[in-house]
Amino acid sequence: MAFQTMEWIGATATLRLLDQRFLPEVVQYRDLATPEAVAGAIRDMTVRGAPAIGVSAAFGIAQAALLAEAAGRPLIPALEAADGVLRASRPTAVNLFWALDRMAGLWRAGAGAAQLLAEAQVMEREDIAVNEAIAAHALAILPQEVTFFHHCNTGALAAVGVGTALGIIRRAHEAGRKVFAYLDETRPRLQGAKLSSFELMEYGVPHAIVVDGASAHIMRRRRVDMAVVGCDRVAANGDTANKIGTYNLALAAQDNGVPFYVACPSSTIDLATPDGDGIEIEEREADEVLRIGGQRVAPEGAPAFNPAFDVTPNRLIAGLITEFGIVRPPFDVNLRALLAGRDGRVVSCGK
Ligand SMILES: CSC[C@H]1O[C@H](OP(=O)(O)O)[C@H](O)[C@@H]1O
Repeated sequence: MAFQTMEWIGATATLRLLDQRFLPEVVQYRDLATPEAVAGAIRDMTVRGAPAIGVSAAFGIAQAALLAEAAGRPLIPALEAADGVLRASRPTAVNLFWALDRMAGLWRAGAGAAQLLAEAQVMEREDIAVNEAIAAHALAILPQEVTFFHHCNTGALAAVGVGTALGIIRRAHEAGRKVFAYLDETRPRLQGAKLSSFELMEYGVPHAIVVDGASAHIMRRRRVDMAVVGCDRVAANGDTANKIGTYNLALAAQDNGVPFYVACPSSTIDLATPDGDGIEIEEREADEVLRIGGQRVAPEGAPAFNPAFDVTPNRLIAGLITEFGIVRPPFDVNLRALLAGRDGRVVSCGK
């Protein structure tokens, strides 16, 4: 059963999103007609994953312009309102702000709806190329037989293309490597158990779901060649924000001599944030911790604290796998060198 994370429906100027909140049991879509609805879908995690969030927001901006033009209303106030509501949807994934800044650069310069829609579609295509380039750079360092440890969901459900870290795992399998992946479940939203396994089942990639607390034991007792995760924001020194539990996994990997890699589209690199202490960590509703599948698992009235991300210090990271190549320490120097003069241009994935 094929699935598509997002699709622009030109006839109705709606953004069709796969509603990831009900996977894997139910594959259902939502057609969103306004930037406010797109912002709500980002906030409630209908769509999630740093790259997918950014592209969705770009389409939300295009929608604002289309609606204003159709109603004969001035563009700038409508776009400023849409930009504001989208920026407020989630705080940690820098791709959201990177995408909105890129769109704002156009509409503040007078771009109309057609140009804004075209730019959102360019970003959609770029993500596909970026994902393939990340996988290609990773493949160059992978052995013929490779066992991965993966956290959260970073595949096609988190992006427009094949995804980042899970895209590496998928493409390695499809390239003929003998691949096995341990997927931790990733409490509380279970992106690993629900979404990454859904994807790897679809692609036929051998894997096993494990509880979050099993990572150190597995890396100590069983073969794991590489831990690979996604990212939501990489600070200028290489400290990386990703789904809560990533830092724990990185510590377990270090303790067991397992190299820890971050699949990192350049749109996720935030040179304006010097280090991980400057990254805002989203705190979500306590109910996400207190309930599983709507069933309360904690005592009535019990409190919970639900940070949705954590920051992995750069000292635990072997490399950042970007579309331009693998960045190694010292990250502060090498990240700036990687981006110098590129102004975010995406590498082509052409033959
Ligand atoms: C392609 S990286 C996606 C990144 O986003 C996830 O967070 P969420 O599911 O809350 O959007 C997680 O941090 C992944 O690594």
